Amino acid sequence: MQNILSVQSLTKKFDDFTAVKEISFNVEAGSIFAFLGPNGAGKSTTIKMLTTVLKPTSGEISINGFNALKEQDKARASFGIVFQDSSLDEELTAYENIVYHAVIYKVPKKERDERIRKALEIVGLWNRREDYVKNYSGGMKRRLEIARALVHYPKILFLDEPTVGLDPQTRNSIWDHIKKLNEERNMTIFLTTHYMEEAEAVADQIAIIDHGKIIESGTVEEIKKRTETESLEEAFLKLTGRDIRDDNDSGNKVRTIRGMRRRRTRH
Ligand SMILES: Nc1ncnc2c1ncn2[C@@H]1O[C@H](COP(=O)(O)OP(=O)(O)OP(=O)(O)O)[C@@H](O)[C@H]1O
Repeated sequence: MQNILSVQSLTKKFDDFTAVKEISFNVEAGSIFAFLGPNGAGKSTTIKMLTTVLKPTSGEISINGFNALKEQDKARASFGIVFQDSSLDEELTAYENIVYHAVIYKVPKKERDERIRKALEIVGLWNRREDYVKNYSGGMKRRLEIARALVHYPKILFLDEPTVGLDPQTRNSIWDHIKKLNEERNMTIFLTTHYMEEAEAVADQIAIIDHGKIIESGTVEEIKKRTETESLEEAFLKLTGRDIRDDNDSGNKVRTIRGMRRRRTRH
């Protein structure tokens, strides 16, 4: 199988701190690749480098055959991105939000309507195209962001925590749409998530990152076999010494304690 994304010795330093350390991996065209790791492991820094938002300190990235560091425009035309934080305009309709994106990506005017219709149909929002985004639910907004990322016909879609903050039923619906995109359009998907059971259910290949390094990669079966565990969650725990959910919880606790301290000092 052909690799649509190839990463070699990718490193990012922030002053003396190395957030991503010489990571290398390949993503096959048409596959779903999940990038997993605890908070602060380096997932967002990596996805920002892959999508040309952040300049690597060293290393190579090839996307759809283009050097992402030297042929940025061509590399950018090859992918769509959905970041964690919504960047939709709430005061516009769903349709208007996508038109805006299509113009930025120079989608030919005569093709625009047809492409927007197809993108909205695949996420089940065509009938709601005239609604204002401010009236959309969280799940609908995420689906709209996915549709928007498709309108310039990318070969690969980057999704940073696509289901974070959504209820379980809505998360399932988002995964259904992602799987449909992958199966029906042969779209390559690169995603980060901390929902282990969801990664286990959808991903063809997995890479686990901790402290900026890839500590394990392969199919779910390969990882379970090598770590002698029964689930990805168990494998993750064994490899990192941490439960990904505990990690998030402890993050919340730290924030709460800090918030209390701040309140106390004010008095
Ligand atoms: N601009 C920056 N300057 C300094 N340090 C940074 C910067 N961006 C990220 N870091 C640090 O790099 C490390 C990796 O951060 P990153 O956001 O990539 O982690 P992550 O795996 O995406 O975590 P999360 O799930 O919390 O988003 C963290 O220790 C973070 O504090």
